[in-house]
Amino acid sequence: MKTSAVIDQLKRRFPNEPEYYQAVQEVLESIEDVYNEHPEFEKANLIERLVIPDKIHSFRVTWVDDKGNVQTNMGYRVQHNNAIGPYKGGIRFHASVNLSILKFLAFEQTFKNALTTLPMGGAKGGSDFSPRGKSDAEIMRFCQAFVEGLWRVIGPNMDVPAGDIGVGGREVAYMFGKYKKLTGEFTGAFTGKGIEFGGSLLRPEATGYGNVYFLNEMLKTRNIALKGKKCLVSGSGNVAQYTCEKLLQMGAIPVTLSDSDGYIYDPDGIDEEKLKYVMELKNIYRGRIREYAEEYGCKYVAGGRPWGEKADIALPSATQNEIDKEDAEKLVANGIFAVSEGANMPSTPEAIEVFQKNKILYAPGKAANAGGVSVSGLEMTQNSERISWTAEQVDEKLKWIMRNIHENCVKYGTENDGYINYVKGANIAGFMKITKAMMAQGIL
Ligand SMILES: NC(=O)C1=CN([C@@H]2O[C@H](COP(=O)(O)OP(=O)(O)OC[C@H]3O[C@@H](n4cnc5c(N)ncnc54)[C@H](OP(=O)(O)O)[C@@H]3O)[C@@H](O)[C@H]2O)C=CC1
Ligand SMILES: O=C(O)CCC(=O)C(=O)O
Repeated sequence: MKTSAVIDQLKRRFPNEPEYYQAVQEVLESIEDVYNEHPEFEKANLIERLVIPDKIHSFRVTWVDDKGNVQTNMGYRVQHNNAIGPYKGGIRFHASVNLSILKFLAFEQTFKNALTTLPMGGAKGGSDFSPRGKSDAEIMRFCQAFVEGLWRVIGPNMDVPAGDIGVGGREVAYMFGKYKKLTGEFTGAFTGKGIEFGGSLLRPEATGYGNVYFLNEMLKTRNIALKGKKCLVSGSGNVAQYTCEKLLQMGAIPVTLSDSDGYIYDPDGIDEEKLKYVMELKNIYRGRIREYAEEYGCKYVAGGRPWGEKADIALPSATQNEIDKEDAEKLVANGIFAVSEGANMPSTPEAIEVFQKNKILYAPGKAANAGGVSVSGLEMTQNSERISWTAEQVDEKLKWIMRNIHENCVKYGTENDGYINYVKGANIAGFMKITKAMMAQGIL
């Protein structure tokens, strides 16, 4: 297998899907040597079967806005691979959603889920619907219409969606309600549900908390304490909020947050009280991060990203490709020594090269942000057993899973000079598990 040849072929067969090629290329470059040691993989055409999704569902979503206008959006579910468990992954509602983005996310999810130690395959779905500025009633009608297109291809043993950008507890609840009505069954067909109807404690917190647990494991390899370190966080949604919360609990100092309009820099640190303000602003009033700067009198940079500010650690938690080569160079020049990704694929390949050349502790999203889907997996277990674990029980399991992912990255990613290449480690560890399962199950 030669990565460049596989990518050329994908470009011919599936034109105009740059994010998908980017995600596939990163993985194939990591696994090329290991793969080529196994002629039986090539004989089974494993690579094509691993990179091309099992199934892609697409459907029109028709809904009525508050003015009575009939609107349409596109809905999708990319079911990438179910070799190790039912398809599993979030739903994204954002104007930018297209098949390239969902195929990259579903591919990444397959590897991420393999790292969690839990039996989950990989999938991702979503719509080009933008929740921005929509009323609660419009969100509900959209979610219900979306599930009308989706419900036949999901289920607790088939495919279990959850949240992602633009989809939080409110949207999952509306989708779950509609699914329940259409099927007449109360099953764990979604995760990220409310606590009152089968959700797991700590699922909202899990991605951000898990990322900080992973970061802490990375820091331990260099005997660095998290306490007192200044952190650049991007985004201001679910992942960013709970990343800040855990950083504060562990004595670190988050100094930035952002949204798609710009970023704030608070040199005094975003403390518990200010974080509470952000949570209300974003989760209840659905406001803009600019309002934080107005409230606390700090710097706001319209249209900017926080990567030029001075700090010790960066935790990108907004979206894909939000750190390019120039941003990475600024981060390194400013003395950043660790980057732990809460978002999926937030660093471009050129940015990753800068981090690795400079021996930065760099964790790719598929390892560092796996805490979210891990607690989703724990929610599935609780639903199957019809029990609920305490927050302490879930947190213990989350910590154990993040430590285990870190150990696997060290095992497969440590280079001759001792540098831990977490990209290589995560990709090879995930690949080994999925491949074993695919080979055992025959040609499908
Ligand atoms: N939720 C989860 O459990 C998990 C999420 N992730 C990943 O974490 C990231 C954040 O997700 P989550 O916090 O759940 O989503 P939210 O919708 O809660 O928050 C997303 C945040 O990112 C900002 N953002 C979105 N798109 C862009 C863009 N194109 N440019 C700049 N800022 C943008 C949003 O700003 P605005 O409000 O202006 O749109 C918002 O602040 C995503 O990459 C997601 O895939 C990974 C693992 C699990
Ligand atoms: O909880 C889940 O199923 C999916 C979370 C997610 O979308 C992700 O890990 O990127």
